[in-house]
Amino acid sequence: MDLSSAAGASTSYAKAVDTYRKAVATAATVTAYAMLARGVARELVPHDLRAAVSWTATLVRRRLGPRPAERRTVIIRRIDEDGRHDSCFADAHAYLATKIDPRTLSRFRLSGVGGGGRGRRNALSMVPGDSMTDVFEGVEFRWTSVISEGGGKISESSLELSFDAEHTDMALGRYVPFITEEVEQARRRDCELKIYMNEGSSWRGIVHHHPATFDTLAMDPELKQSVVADLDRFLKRKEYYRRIGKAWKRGYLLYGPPGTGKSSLVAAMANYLRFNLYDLDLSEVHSNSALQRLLIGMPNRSILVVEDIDCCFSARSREDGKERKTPTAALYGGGDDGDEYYDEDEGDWRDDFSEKLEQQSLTLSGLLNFIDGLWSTSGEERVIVFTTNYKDRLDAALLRPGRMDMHVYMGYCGWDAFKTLAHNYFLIGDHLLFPEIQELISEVEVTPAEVSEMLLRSEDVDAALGGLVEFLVGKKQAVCEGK
Ligand SMILES: Nc1ncnc2c1ncn2[C@@H]1O[C@H](COP(=O)(O)OP(=O)(O)OP(=O)(O)O)[C@@H](O)[C@H]1O
Repeated sequence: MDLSSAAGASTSYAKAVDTYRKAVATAATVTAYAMLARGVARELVPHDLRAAVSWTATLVRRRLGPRPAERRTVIIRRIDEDGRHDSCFADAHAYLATKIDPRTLSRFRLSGVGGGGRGRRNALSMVPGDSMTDVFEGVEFRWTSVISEGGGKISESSLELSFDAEHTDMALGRYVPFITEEVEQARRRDCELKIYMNEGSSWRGIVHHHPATFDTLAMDPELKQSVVADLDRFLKRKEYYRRIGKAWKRGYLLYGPPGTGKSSLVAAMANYLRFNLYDLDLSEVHSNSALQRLLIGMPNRSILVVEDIDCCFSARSREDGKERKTPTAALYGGGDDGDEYYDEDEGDWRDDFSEKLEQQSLTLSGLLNFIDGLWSTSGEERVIVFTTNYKDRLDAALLRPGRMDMHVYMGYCGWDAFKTLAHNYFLIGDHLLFPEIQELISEVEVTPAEVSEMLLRSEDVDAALGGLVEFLVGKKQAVCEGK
């Protein structure tokens, strides 16, 4: 041990003890004086004078110190004046259920909401008399659950929302609408989607449980991303569409060979947007007026789908012309003995009767005009999807710029698309056979539907991928042999 440093340490220790002793003595003296002064003041200064001094001090403190902020309170009643359930209350109640932190409240209510079946779930809410704080854009909003005796025996429950007066505009202009939107979105997420099909001039709906999502969809990643971004932009642009005076709707043309996922993409869009699907079978629609009735019967936030649009009009007209020729010919003044001629464009024999029938019946221009005209102004947030296997067969009117906002090519299975499918079916990101499959997929045209079918054949990943390799090799050989 170093003695000189030990001696130094003991000297500084003695100094510190001395300083401490002095400080304690000084503090004791000051406290004693303060108590003495207080006692003397109490004895000598009259009570009224002391009260006046204390009142003046409080006043000065209030004037000079930070003032407590002025508050505003909004009362939201469960039942309105007409005895109806108030939707603001329902929204606020549902919103607060998502905000309650059971760790911060000593008691809370637990109740079942959403009726029976799949929609039923449990929700937390405040017990009357309790409060909680929610923070929105950095501002605190205080919620209190209140129950009060109404005029009669029935007690009234309400929620009180209080905040600093300076945030009144924000509370009413942004916070309350934000709550409504949040709750609306949650309801949409929870509710079951439906797919409607046309029967005569009305729609019949069934629950739609298609599992396709953008995550499970096998397609070029960049294209997928651009479709999702387009849908997001569309959803956010209500004000924009209003400002530029355009109907709030968006059209997509999906084209590509059979089995490349056009229907799956439609289902993924419906699941993503939480919009119901309206699958329009044009072979069931016999006139423009019936079509108009159907389209007008579609609510907002829905997707209109017309599959194989290339087949709908020309083929239908020809079939109708043949089928109805004899029984209805008289009605139109035509008949079996009408002048027939060969139409090069249609590639079929036609007569005056078929021309007249087309004028009366459903036409592509009728559909397009109605979609762009009256229909588009009678609703909002609607998506129209046309699908086709043969884009080159489509009427020029449909391909005109501005008609369908986005043309999406659903092509043969590429490497990224294959990896999505492999992950969907086997939750794998790699495998010994992947390099071979990658090479084969770049050489042959195989649809995602074909790949899916091969992967479904076995639950054993090695067997399924082995089967796919065989299938791809077989396809390659067939191509080489010119089959
Ligand atoms: N891109 C894809 N991603 C995921 N699965 C797909 C894809 N394409 C096809 N499939 C699978 O193949 C089945 C048939 O595909 P889908 O009906 O979506 O193709 P399509 O292009 O609409 O065909 P069609 O033109 O014959 O109507 C789907 O149910 C799905 O299992």
